[in-house]
Amino acid sequence: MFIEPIISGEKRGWIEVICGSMFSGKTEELIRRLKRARIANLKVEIFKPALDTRYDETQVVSHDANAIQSTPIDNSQTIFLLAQDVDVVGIDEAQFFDNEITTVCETLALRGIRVIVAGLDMDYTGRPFGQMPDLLAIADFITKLHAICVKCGNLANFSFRKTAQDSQVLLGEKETYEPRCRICAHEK
Ligand SMILES: Nc1ncnc2c1ncn2[C@@H]1O[C@H](COP(=O)(O)OP(=O)(O)O)[C@@H](O)[C@H]1O
Ligand SMILES: Cc1cn([C@H]2C[C@H](O)[C@@H](COP(=O)(O)O)O2)c(=O)[nH]c1=O
Ligand SMILES: [Zn+2]
Repeated sequence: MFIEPIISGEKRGWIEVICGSMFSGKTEELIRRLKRARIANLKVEIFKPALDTRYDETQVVSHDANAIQSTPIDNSQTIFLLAQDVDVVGIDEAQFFDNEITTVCETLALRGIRVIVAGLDMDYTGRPFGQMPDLLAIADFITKLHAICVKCGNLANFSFRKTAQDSQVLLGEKETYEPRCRICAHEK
């Protein structure tokens, strides 16, 4: 389990990335860390891409219905406007953000902010998704989570698409995706 580093003296920022397949627990882990930051009386702001309206317009919601209030945004630079005087910034579904999200996270960390980013490391074809590889490269701390393969019960790190659509972005839940291990992801 991730334990928050205790850094005394000068306020220092850093970047944590939580990645993995769908249903691996990324959103639950993001919510857990953000709630603990609030318990520590830190000022927290949470952002998600406006396009992700699956469960709720404004809340970040896990597959198990854990939720936390967030601000949906279209452009990653908006975070600078809305995250002034904060201690912690949380970002969900980072794979959907524009290319500037990496620079935004880097700049926030340099300003002394703790940045916690959750996102899919791979798309349904197993290729790196959006800015996630760049975010992983600059992260101070990385947590890779696994779901359970629905075919064989082993650890799953692939998000298998059950439908024929081939666009990289296709919002969906269990009707469209299922977590699978490497071997089962390469079967039909
Ligand atoms: N095959 C599965 N493997 C693991 N968890 C699953 C699976 N199917 C459903 N879940 C549920 O999904 C929850 C994780 O949801 P969430 O945090 O939203 O994941 P993510 O953000 O990574 O998609 C788990 O706690 C579990 O209740
Ligand atoms: C694999 C894959 C997923 N998506 C979409 C499907 C969901 O709406 C989100 C992932 O949500 P989660 O919190 O990680 O469960 O991303 C996509 O658009 N393209 C893909 O290849
Ligand atoms: Zn499997």
